[in-house]
Amino acid sequence: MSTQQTFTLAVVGGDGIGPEVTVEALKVLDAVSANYGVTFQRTEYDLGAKRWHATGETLPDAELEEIRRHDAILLGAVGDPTVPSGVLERGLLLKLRFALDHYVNLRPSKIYPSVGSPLANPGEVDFVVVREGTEGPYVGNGGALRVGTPAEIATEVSVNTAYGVERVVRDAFARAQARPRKKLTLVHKNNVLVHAGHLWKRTVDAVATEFPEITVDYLHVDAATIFLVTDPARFDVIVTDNLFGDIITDLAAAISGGIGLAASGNINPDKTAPSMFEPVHGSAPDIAGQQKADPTAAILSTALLCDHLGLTEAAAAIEAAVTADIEERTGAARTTAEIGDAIAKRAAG
Ligand SMILES: NC(=O)C1=CN([C@@H]2O[C@H](COP(=O)(O)OP(=O)(O)OC[C@H]3O[C@@H](n4cnc5c(N)ncnc54)[C@H](O)[C@@H]3O)[C@@H](O)[C@H]2O)C=CC1
Ligand SMILES: CC(C)CC(=O)C(=O)O
Ligand SMILES: [Mg+2]
Repeated sequence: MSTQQTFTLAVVGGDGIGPEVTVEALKVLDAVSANYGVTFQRTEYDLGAKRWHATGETLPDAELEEIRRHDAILLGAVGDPTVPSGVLERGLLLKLRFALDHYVNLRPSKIYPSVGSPLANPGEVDFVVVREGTEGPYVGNGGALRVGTPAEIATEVSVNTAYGVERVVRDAFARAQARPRKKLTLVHKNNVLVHAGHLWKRTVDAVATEFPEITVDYLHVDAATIFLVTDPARFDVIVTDNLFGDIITDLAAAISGGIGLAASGNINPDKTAPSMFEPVHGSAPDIAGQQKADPTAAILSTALLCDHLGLTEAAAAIEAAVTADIEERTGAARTTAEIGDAIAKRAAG
């Protein structure tokens, strides 16, 4: 039992199933933290589609600065069909990731014992994708000319800086070094995207000289999607850019138990701002408000949150509660709250 500790937590439930799964994640976090002498002082932020419709605001700077003063952030999901695509994703979610310098988007994938995979024989799947979180094609560097005409031209230019690539590659090597298999795979498309791709490859090759124990591999992203399905056990740490990382982590989720289990952390490794934890999935408008969402991804995101704050025992307790719950899943439908209650009960011990 550790000594009493208090952390401040900013909570952004967001849109669709975001608030539903966040409630369950907080249930579990509360159940576990009580056992480890930890208190999370929570502040909820009303951000997302409802707020945008009411005020036109996505994330006002004053609220961003308030959020910045917390120890960590828990986010549900952002995006709603009643809001033009991109407004909330860029104006709220990416604004948080960029402003808080979440340059490591950490997305672990493993197949839990007894969980179903669509793959016949997936083998031992336990890898982590280190996705760059602040650069690439997501920075908004582009525009459109002659919109709506047959002569329209749209650009979305990927930005990759030596500084940005090196820091995320270093983080990925350090993570590989701390794992038993000590393997790092760079995923890119340097046979076509020669400017960005060569910067990534040169950076990996240079940093590799400082990590002689790490086996380094390279895959073009298209081939990586093949191996994620045919031989996912070959992966240990994958480092990749913002767009490729976004895409391959949905695939990684699909092969390892489904999107409802995939957790993530938007990490600021330098701790100059709070890190943010969220499920990999989006707001799932097709099932929102129906208690059909699996809250496990949000719950596992709180394990990543605890780990980041140094609460390793609490993180392990959440993981253990989830593993036990998954092992007993029979396939019978449970509501979002029923899953949250069951995991919280186990987590409370
Ligand atoms: N981090 C975020 O906040 C993200 C936001 N989005 C936004 O979410 C909205 C919907 O995007 P989609 O492309 O449909 O992706 P999505 O991840 O929301 O949904 C894809 C499919 O997975 C299912 N699904 C997702 N989470 C689930 C869960 N916990 N349990 C059971 N089923 C689940 C959905 O029902 C849907 O059929 C869009 O506005 C998009 O921009 C998308 C991805 C990430
Ligand atoms: C809406 C996107 C920016 C978020 C996303 O799909 C992701 O981070 O996986
Ligand atoms: Mg995504």
